[in-house]
Amino acid sequence: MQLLLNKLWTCFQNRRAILIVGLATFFACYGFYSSNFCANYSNGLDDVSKSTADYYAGETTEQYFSLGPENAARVRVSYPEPDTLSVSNSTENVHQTEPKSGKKAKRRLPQALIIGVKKCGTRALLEFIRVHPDIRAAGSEIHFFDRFHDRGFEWYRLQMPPTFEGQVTMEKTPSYFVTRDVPKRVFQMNPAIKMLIVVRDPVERAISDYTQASSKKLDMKNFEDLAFINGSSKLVDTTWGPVRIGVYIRHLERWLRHFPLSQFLFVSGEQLITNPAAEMVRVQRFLGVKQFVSQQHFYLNTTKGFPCLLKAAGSPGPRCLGKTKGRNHPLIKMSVIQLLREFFRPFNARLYQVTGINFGWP
Ligand SMILES: Nc1ncnc2c1ncn2[C@@H]1O[C@H](COP(=O)(O)OS(=O)(=O)O)[C@@H](OP(=O)(O)O)[C@H]1O
Repeated sequence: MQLLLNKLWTCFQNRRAILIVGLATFFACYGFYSSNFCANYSNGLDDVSKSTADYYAGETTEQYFSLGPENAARVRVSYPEPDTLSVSNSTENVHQTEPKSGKKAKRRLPQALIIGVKKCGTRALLEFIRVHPDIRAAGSEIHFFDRFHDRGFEWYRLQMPPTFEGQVTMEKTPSYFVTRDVPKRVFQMNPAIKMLIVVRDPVERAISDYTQASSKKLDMKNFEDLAFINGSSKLVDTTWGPVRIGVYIRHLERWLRHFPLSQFLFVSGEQLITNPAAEMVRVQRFLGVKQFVSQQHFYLNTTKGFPCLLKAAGSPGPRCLGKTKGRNHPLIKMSVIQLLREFFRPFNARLYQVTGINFGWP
């Protein structure tokens, strides 16, 4: 009996030891696994939330999105209505995109840039393309190549949102197009970079530029006093920013000394308003990403008179660009407009010739 009891006790002790070892092993493995998992997961989240913050922070003085198209009158033209169409819910928002490979997101130098042109629709283009799950873009204008070049590429890289492998990193700073040293600096960073240039009737662009400037400076002279040398003369002041920027071909020629034409995509600012989906087909093809942003992402806000997004990156619902985009322009005398048209015509013709695109400006 004593012997039997001893055997039972030994057996119980062995089993207990096995149980303890088993439990200890289980908890050790679980702890190791979960701590690694949590670390990876929270790194991912940090990156994503940082990038979402980037999207809102650091933007210039302009608020470029406004909520509230819900109450706007809407018409059906070629745009869908927000409440009758839903956007595919697959990888709708790039901020939610998960790494397919399980790899972590990291910040990379941009592979594509929107280099201009100021007041031609660059913000609209950026906001439309960043709906794409394979595109990530810095929300604010970074001004690396024109203002902060001395901070170095590492600084520039850190301004970019984190991306997973296969996603395209983008940035838009419209002043790049007209700043002398920028083409060679961009070339030094990446000779194979893709560049998008939004262009618009240069007369409209000049008025838009003037409208923005006069909204910041109340005692600004009249448009015609600034557009012509000595005010009333018929001599166009080509040194005045709103005119100078619109001589697109001059700026483009500087870029073409460093890059072949095939590395640029010219986006029509007019088309971006009247048929954004068609322009986005061209943009996505040029960037080498799948066709994702389409007609169903847009609706026309008739109050604003511009297309808005049914769902923008980082936003739960429909969004239009802010009130600094699509402003009312001052009335400019027809004679002034005619003179400017005549001035720009030969430069526009040369641009059509070089790019092979007739933008149809009057
Ligand atoms: N969807 C949509 N909503 C609002 N505005 C739109 C849109 N698409 C293009 N545009 C035109 O964009 C013009 C502003 O151009 P940019 O974004 O390049 O301006 S900026 O250089 O960044 O200041 C802006 O110029 P203004 O009309 O003079 O304000 C618009 O005509």
